[in-house]
Amino acid sequence: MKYKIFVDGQEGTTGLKIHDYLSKISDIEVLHIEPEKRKDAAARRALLNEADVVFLCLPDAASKEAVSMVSNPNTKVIDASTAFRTHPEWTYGLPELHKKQRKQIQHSSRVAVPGCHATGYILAIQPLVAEGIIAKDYPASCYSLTGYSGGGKKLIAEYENSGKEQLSAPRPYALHLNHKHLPEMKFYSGLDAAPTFTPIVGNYYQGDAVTVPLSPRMFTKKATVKDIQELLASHYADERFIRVMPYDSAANLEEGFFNLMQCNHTNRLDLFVFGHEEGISLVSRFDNLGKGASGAAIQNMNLMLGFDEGTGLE
Ligand SMILES: NC(=O)C1=CN([C@@H]2O[C@H](COP(=O)(O)OP(=O)(O)OC[C@H]3O[C@@H](n4cnc5c(N)ncnc54)[C@H](OP(=O)(O)O)[C@@H]3O)[C@@H](O)[C@H]2O)C=CC1
Ligand SMILES: CC(=O)N[C@@H](CCC(=O)OP(=O)(O)O)C(=O)O
Repeated sequence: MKYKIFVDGQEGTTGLKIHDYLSKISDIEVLHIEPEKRKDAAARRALLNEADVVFLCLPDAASKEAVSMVSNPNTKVIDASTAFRTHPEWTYGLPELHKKQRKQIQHSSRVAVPGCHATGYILAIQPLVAEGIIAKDYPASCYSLTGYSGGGKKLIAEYENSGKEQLSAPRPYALHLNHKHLPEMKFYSGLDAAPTFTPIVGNYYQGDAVTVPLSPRMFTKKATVKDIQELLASHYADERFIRVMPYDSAANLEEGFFNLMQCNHTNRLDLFVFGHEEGISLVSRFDNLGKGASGAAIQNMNLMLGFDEGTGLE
């Protein structure tokens, strides 16, 4: 029997990318909605309940509506929106979060895919909190450089068609410290508070680099920059989609510059540790449409259906 898969939001940015991945996977049947019926509640309801797995690639309100339409107890839901990421009845779809998370995803029928910035932040800082190097009341900060595809169809159209001169320069946003990823960043980092977080969108399609600056003098356990790299390398040693880069390798930079596009078109996240005894920068590099969204969604489907975790992703 082939598993039936339906993507609600099939013509959006994450929906299209999920379809690309699905096209590489056998043993599944992809259900399609007629384009003119893609917002028709009855047509969506029928497919949402026919499918074994549903991907929701919709704005938050439409995701909530879709979930309320699912009455088939066998339908598993993977939601890409922000709607359920800290909901107690949903599982956070970050298998690398800690030892129990992968199993929880395997047995869950409601999985929320993490936000892109949150993925980079949590995977960098959480192991250091868990090891007691950073205390729970550490005043963390973070910034993220992202491509404009992270903003979906509307932002893509603005960047590609509006001709506005100011779009050629990087643009910080969410400066009122109200970004929609803050609740999940707080909840899954292990820290008591969300970081002071500034995302910055650039004039390029895809690629993300999340930087977390750390002050070693505020660590609760003494650790050098090399200790931090070794801790992260050993923490993620068995993770096929996370690569902790060697400390101080010339290959980490290209003529002194960081290339944040190196993970594009992959589901990989590369984690770097830069710095010295006075300051450390953790940098997570990934594709906002890969490990930051659609790749992560497929990784979760693979776990939920008992497929090899890398099916369609490598
Ligand atoms: N882009 C990214 O990198 C990431 C996005 N996300 C999240 O994934 C979700 C989808 O984002 P993204 O793909 O970027 O967004 P897009 O705007 O590119 O696509 C959203 C799609 O949903 C459709 N849609 C809107 N309302 C409804 C409805 N009521 N019924 C059916 N379809 C509807 C839209 O239709 P129409 O074509 O008519 O506009 C559009 O095709 C969002 O919640 C976003 O926050 C998560 C991680 C990363
Ligand atoms: C450039 C841009 O606007 N990016 C989006 C992040 C996209 C993403 O990860 O996530 P969601 O699932 O939370 O939409 C933003 O910062 O809101």
